[in-house]
Amino acid sequence: MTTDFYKYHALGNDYIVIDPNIVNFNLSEKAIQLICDRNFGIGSDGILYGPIFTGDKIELRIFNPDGSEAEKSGNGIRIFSRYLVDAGYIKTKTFQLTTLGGEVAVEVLNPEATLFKVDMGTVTFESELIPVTGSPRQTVAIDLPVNDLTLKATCLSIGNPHCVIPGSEVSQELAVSLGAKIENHPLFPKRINVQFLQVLDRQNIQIEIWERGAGYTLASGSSSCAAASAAYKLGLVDDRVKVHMPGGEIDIEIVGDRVFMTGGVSAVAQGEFAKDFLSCLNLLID
Ligand SMILES: N[C@@H](CCC[C@H](N)C(=O)O)C(=O)O
Repeated sequence: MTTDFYKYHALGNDYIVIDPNIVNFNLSEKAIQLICDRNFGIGSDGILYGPIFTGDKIELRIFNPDGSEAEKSGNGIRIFSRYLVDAGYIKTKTFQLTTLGGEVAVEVLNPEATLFKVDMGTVTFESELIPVTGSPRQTVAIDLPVNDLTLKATCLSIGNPHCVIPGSEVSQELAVSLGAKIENHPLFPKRINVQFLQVLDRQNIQIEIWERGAGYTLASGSSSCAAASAAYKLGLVDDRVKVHMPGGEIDIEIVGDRVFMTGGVSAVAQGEFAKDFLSCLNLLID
Protein backbone atom coordinates (compact mmCIF):
# COMPACT_ATOMS: atom_id res chain seq x y z
CA MET A 1 0.00 0.00 0.00
CA THR A 2 1.25 3.48 -0.79
CA THR A 3 0.59 6.23 1.72
CA ASP A 4 -1.05 9.36 0.29
CA PHE A 5 -2.00 11.08 3.52
CA TYR A 6 -1.45 11.06 7.27
CA LYS A 7 -3.99 12.13 9.85
CA TYR A 8 -3.24 13.51 13.32
CA HIS A 9 -5.13 15.44 15.94
CA ALA A 10 -4.10 17.90 18.62
CA LEU A 11 -6.76 18.06 21.34
CA GLY A 12 -9.46 17.13 18.83
CA ASN A 13 -8.33 19.71 16.25
CA ASP A 14 -7.66 17.30 13.37
CA TYR A 15 -5.43 17.78 10.35
CA ILE A 16 -4.48 15.78 7.27
CA VAL A 17 -0.84 15.99 6.26
CA ILE A 18 -0.16 15.82 2.52
CA ASP A 19 3.51 15.58 1.69
CA PRO A 20 4.38 16.94 -1.78
CA ASN A 21 7.58 14.87 -1.71
CA ILE A 22 5.39 11.74 -1.75
CA VAL A 23 2.22 12.80 -3.55
CA ASN A 24 2.44 14.96 -6.64
CA PHE A 25 -0.92 16.50 -5.99
CA ASN A 26 -2.31 19.86 -7.03
CA LEU A 27 -4.35 21.21 -4.09
CA SER A 28 -7.12 23.32 -5.64
CA GLU A 29 -9.63 25.08 -3.36
CA LYS A 30 -12.32 22.55 -4.29
CA ALA A 31 -10.00 19.56 -3.76
CA ILE A 32 -9.19 20.87 -0.26
CA GLN A 33 -12.91 21.26 0.49
CA LEU A 34 -13.57 17.67 -0.63
CA ILE A 35 -10.68 16.11 1.32
CA CYS A 36 -11.74 17.95 4.52
CA ASP A 37 -15.44 17.13 4.07
CA ARG A 38 -16.60 14.84 6.89
CA ASN A 39 -19.22 13.11 4.71
CA PHE A 40 -17.79 13.04 1.19
CA GLY A 41 -14.07 13.07 2.06
CA ILE A 42 -11.67 12.04 4.81
CA GLY A 43 -12.78 14.83 7.12
CA SER A 44 -10.58 17.30 8.99
CA ASP A 45 -10.24 20.83 10.36
CA GLY A 46 -7.62 21.51 7.70
CA ILE A 47 -4.73 20.32 5.55
CA LEU A 48 -1.01 20.70 6.25
CA TYR A 49 0.93 20.71 2.98
CA GLY A 50 4.67 20.15 3.27
CA PRO A 51 7.54 19.88 3.82
CA ILE A 52 8.52 22.23 1.00
CA PHE A 53 12.30 22.57 1.03
CA THR A 54 13.54 25.98 -0.16
CA GLY A 55 17.24 26.60 0.46
CA ASP A 56 17.79 25.67 4.11
CA LYS A 57 14.18 26.43 5.04
CA ILE A 58 11.36 23.96 5.71
CA GLU A 59 8.09 25.50 4.55
CA LEU A 60 4.61 24.52 5.67
CA ARG A 61 1.39 25.63 3.96
CA ILE A 62 -1.81 25.52 6.02
CA PHE A 63 -5.28 25.24 4.48
CA ASN A 64 -8.68 25.66 6.10
CA PRO A 65 -11.54 23.29 5.19
CA ASP A 66 -13.20 26.05 3.12
CA GLY A 67 -10.10 26.04 0.89
CA SER A 68 -8.62 29.32 2.17
CA GLU A 69 -4.96 29.48 3.19
CA ALA A 70 -4.07 30.39 6.79
CA GLU A 71 -0.86 32.16 7.77
CA LYS A 72 -0.36 30.13 10.95
CA SER A 73 -1.85 27.32 13.04
CA GLY A 74 -0.59 26.38 16.48
CA ASN A 75 -1.99 22.86 16.48
CA GLY A 76 -1.05 22.54 12.81
CA ILE A 77 2.59 23.42 13.57
CA ARG A 78 2.80 20.84 16.38
CA ILE A 79 1.12 18.18 14.20
CA PHE A 80 3.38 18.92 11.24
CA SER A 81 6.41 18.77 13.55
CA ARG A 82 5.29 15.32 14.71
CA TYR A 83 4.94 14.25 11.07
CA LEU A 84 8.47 15.50 10.29
CA VAL A 85 9.81 13.35 13.15
CA ASP A 86 7.65 10.31 12.24
CA ALA A 87 8.67 10.49 8.58
CA GLY A 88 12.37 10.76 9.50
CA TYR A 89 12.88 14.28 8.09
CA ILE A 90 13.89 15.64 11.50
CA LYS A 91 16.27 13.97 13.91
CA THR A 92 17.19 16.97 16.08
CA LYS A 93 15.37 18.18 19.22
CA THR A 94 14.99 21.71 17.86
CA PHE A 95 14.27 23.08 14.40
CA GLN A 96 12.68 26.01 12.57
CA LEU A 97 9.65 26.05 10.28
CA THR A 98 8.56 28.73 7.84
CA THR A 99 4.88 29.59 7.58
CA LEU A 100 3.12 32.42 5.72
CA GLY A 101 2.77 34.04 9.16
CA GLY A 102 6.52 33.93 9.87
CA GLU A 103 9.21 31.66 11.29
CA VAL A 104 8.50 29.46 14.29
CA ALA A 105 10.98 27.54 16.47
CA VAL A 106 9.98 24.05 17.58
CA GLU A 107 11.32 21.93 20.44
CA VAL A 108 10.48 18.21 20.72
CA LEU A 109 9.98 17.65 24.46
CA ASN A 110 9.90 13.84 24.73
CA PRO A 111 11.43 10.82 22.95
CA GLU A 112 8.00 9.65 21.68
CA ALA A 113 7.54 13.07 19.98
CA THR A 114 4.07 13.53 21.41
CA LEU A 115 4.77 16.82 23.23
CA PHE A 116 6.09 20.01 21.61
CA LYS A 117 7.01 23.53 22.69
CA VAL A 118 6.75 26.17 19.96
CA ASP A 119 8.00 29.75 19.91
CA MET A 120 4.98 31.08 18.02
CA GLY A 121 6.53 34.49 17.36
CA THR A 122 5.37 37.95 18.34
CA VAL A 123 1.94 39.36 19.03
CA THR A 124 0.70 42.72 17.75
CA PHE A 125 -2.42 44.67 18.72
CA GLU A 126 -1.88 47.28 15.92
CA SER A 127 -5.02 47.50 13.77
CA GLU A 128 -3.23 47.86 10.40
CA LEU A 129 -1.21 44.68 11.02
CA ILE A 130 -4.12 42.41 12.07
CA PRO A 131 -5.95 43.85 9.97
CA VAL A 132 -8.89 45.77 11.48
CA THR A 133 -10.44 48.59 9.41
CA GLY A 134 -10.61 52.24 10.54
CA SER A 135 -8.00 54.65 11.82
CA PRO A 136 -4.71 53.13 12.98
CA ARG A 137 -5.05 52.19 16.67
CA GLN A 138 -4.39 49.53 19.29
CA THR A 139 -7.38 47.20 19.14
CA VAL A 140 -7.67 46.61 22.89
CA ALA A 141 -11.23 46.52 24.31
CA ILE A 142 -12.77 48.07 21.18
CA ASP A 143 -16.51 48.19 20.51
CA LEU A 144 -17.75 45.43 18.21
CA PRO A 145 -21.40 45.82 17.20
CA VAL A 146 -23.02 42.45 16.43
CA ASN A 147 -26.79 42.11 15.95
CA ASP A 148 -28.28 44.34 18.67
CA LEU A 149 -25.27 43.86 21.01
CA THR A 150 -22.09 45.88 21.38
CA LEU A 151 -19.37 43.43 22.41
CA LYS A 152 -15.97 44.45 23.82
CA ALA A 153 -13.29 42.81 21.70
CA THR A 154 -9.50 42.69 21.83
CA CYS A 155 -8.01 41.92 18.42
CA LEU A 156 -4.47 40.83 17.66
CA SER A 157 -2.29 39.00 15.21
CA ILE A 158 0.18 36.24 15.99
CA GLY A 159 0.75 35.75 12.26
CA ASN A 160 -2.95 35.00 11.79
CA PRO A 161 -5.77 37.31 12.98
CA HIS A 162 -7.79 36.82 16.18
CA CYS A 163 -10.65 38.54 17.97
CA VAL A 164 -10.96 37.76 21.70
CA ILE A 165 -14.21 38.48 23.53
CA PRO A 166 -14.06 38.19 27.32
CA GLY A 167 -17.24 37.31 29.21
CA SER A 168 -18.44 35.85 32.47
CA GLU A 169 -19.34 32.50 30.85
CA VAL A 170 -18.54 30.75 27.59
CA SER A 171 -20.29 27.92 25.75
CA GLN A 172 -20.38 26.12 22.42
CA GLU A 173 -23.81 27.72 21.82
CA LEU A 174 -22.31 31.22 22.20
CA ALA A 175 -19.48 30.43 19.76
CA VAL A 176 -21.85 28.89 17.23
CA SER A 177 -24.46 31.64 17.47
CA LEU A 178 -22.06 34.61 17.07
CA GLY A 179 -18.94 33.07 15.48
CA ALA A 180 -19.78 33.38 11.78
CA LYS A 181 -21.10 36.96 12.20
CA ILE A 182 -17.85 38.06 13.87
CA GLU A 183 -15.62 36.06 11.47
CA ASN A 184 -17.19 37.93 8.54
CA HIS A 185 -17.69 41.32 10.25
CA PRO A 186 -16.90 44.38 8.05
CA LEU A 187 -14.23 45.43 10.60
CA PHE A 188 -12.13 42.43 9.52
CA PRO A 189 -11.17 42.56 5.82
CA LYS A 190 -9.28 39.21 5.99
CA ARG A 191 -11.99 37.65 8.21
CA ILE A 192 -10.90 36.60 11.70
CA ASN A 193 -10.64 33.73 14.20
CA VAL A 194 -12.87 34.26 17.23
CA GLN A 195 -12.34 33.26 20.86
CA PHE A 196 -14.89 33.62 23.66
CA LEU A 197 -12.86 33.93 26.84
CA GLN A 198 -13.68 33.21 30.47
CA VAL A 199 -10.95 33.94 33.01
CA LEU A 200 -11.02 31.17 35.66
CA ASP A 201 -8.15 32.60 37.73
CA ARG A 202 -4.82 34.32 37.01
CA GLN A 203 -3.27 31.09 35.69
CA ASN A 204 -6.26 29.48 33.95
CA ILE A 205 -8.62 30.52 31.18
CA GLN A 206 -11.43 28.70 29.37
CA ILE A 207 -12.11 29.42 25.70
CA GLU A 208 -14.65 28.47 23.06
CA ILE A 209 -13.47 28.88 19.50
CA TRP A 210 -14.88 29.79 16.12
CA GLU A 211 -12.14 29.40 13.50
CA ARG A 212 -11.93 31.39 10.31
CA GLY A 213 -12.56 29.01 7.41
CA ALA A 214 -13.31 26.06 9.68
CA GLY A 215 -16.15 27.03 12.05
CA TYR A 216 -16.51 25.58 15.54
CA THR A 217 -13.47 23.56 16.64
CA LEU A 218 -12.61 21.72 19.85
CA ALA A 219 -9.21 23.37 20.21
CA SER A 220 -6.84 25.80 18.51
CA GLY A 221 -3.21 26.56 19.26
CA SER A 222 -3.04 30.06 17.80
CA SER A 223 -6.38 30.82 19.50
CA SER A 224 -4.85 29.72 22.81
CA CYS A 225 -1.90 32.08 22.22
CA ALA A 226 -4.31 34.89 21.25
CA ALA A 227 -6.68 34.45 24.18
CA ALA A 228 -3.83 34.26 26.72
CA SER A 229 -2.13 37.32 25.15
CA ALA A 230 -5.37 39.35 25.18
CA ALA A 231 -6.11 38.37 28.80
CA TYR A 232 -2.52 39.33 29.75
CA LYS A 233 -2.76 42.66 27.91
CA LEU A 234 -6.03 43.38 29.77
CA GLY A 235 -4.27 42.64 33.08
CA LEU A 236 -6.52 39.65 33.83
CA VAL A 237 -3.88 36.89 34.01
CA ASP A 238 -0.19 36.25 34.74
CA ASP A 239 2.43 35.49 32.08
CA ARG A 240 1.95 31.68 32.37
CA VAL A 241 -1.54 30.50 31.54
CA LYS A 242 -3.21 27.13 31.07
CA VAL A 243 -5.83 27.37 28.32
CA HIS A 244 -8.77 24.99 28.79
CA MET A 245 -10.78 24.06 25.68
CA PRO A 246 -13.42 21.38 25.00
CA GLY A 247 -10.71 19.19 23.38
CA GLY A 248 -8.05 19.61 26.09
CA GLU A 249 -5.41 21.96 27.46
CA ILE A 250 -2.46 23.96 26.13
CA ASP A 251 0.16 25.82 28.21
CA ILE A 252 1.07 29.35 27.16
CA GLU A 253 4.00 31.44 28.31
CA ILE A 254 4.31 35.14 27.44
CA VAL A 255 7.80 36.60 27.38
CA GLY A 256 7.70 40.28 26.35
CA ASP A 257 5.78 40.22 23.08
CA ARG A 258 6.76 36.60 22.29
CA VAL A 259 4.42 33.70 22.93
CA PHE A 260 5.43 30.11 23.65
CA MET A 261 2.93 27.25 23.34
CA THR A 262 3.29 23.73 24.79
CA GLY A 263 0.90 20.93 23.89
CA GLY A 264 0.43 17.38 22.68
CA VAL A 265 -0.17 15.62 19.37
CA SER A 266 -1.73 12.20 18.61
CA ALA A 267 -1.42 10.16 15.44
CA VAL A 268 -4.72 8.86 14.04
CA ALA A 269 -4.20 7.12 10.70
CA GLN A 270 -2.35 6.97 7.44
CA GLY A 271 -3.85 5.86 4.18
CA GLU A 272 -4.28 5.75 0.47
CA PHE A 273 -6.89 7.66 -1.55
CA ALA A 274 -9.34 5.19 -3.14
CA LYS A 275 -9.61 5.19 -6.95
CA ASP A 276 -13.18 6.58 -6.82
CA PHE A 277 -12.05 9.42 -4.59
CA LEU A 278 -9.01 10.18 -6.77
CA SER A 279 -11.28 10.46 -9.82
CA CYS A 280 -13.42 13.01 -7.94
CA LEU A 281 -10.29 14.92 -6.89
CA ASN A 282 -8.92 14.91 -10.44
CA LEU A 283 -12.14 16.53 -11.66
CA LEU A 284 -11.57 19.35 -9.17
CA ILE A 285 -8.03 20.09 -10.27
CA ASP A 286 -7.54 22.53 -13.16
N1 LIG B 1 -6.51 25.36 14.27
C1 LIG B 1 -5.53 26.32 14.14
C2 LIG B 1 -5.82 27.59 13.41
C3 LIG B 1 -5.95 27.30 11.90
C4 LIG B 1 -5.96 28.52 11.03
C5 LIG B 1 -7.14 29.42 11.25
N2 LIG B 1 -8.40 28.77 10.98
C6 LIG B 1 -6.99 30.68 10.40
O1 LIG B 1 -7.66 30.81 9.34
O2 LIG B 1 -6.20 31.55 10.77
C7 LIG B 1 -4.64 26.48 15.36
O3 LIG B 1 -4.47 25.49 16.06
O4 LIG B 1 -4.03 27.53 15.55
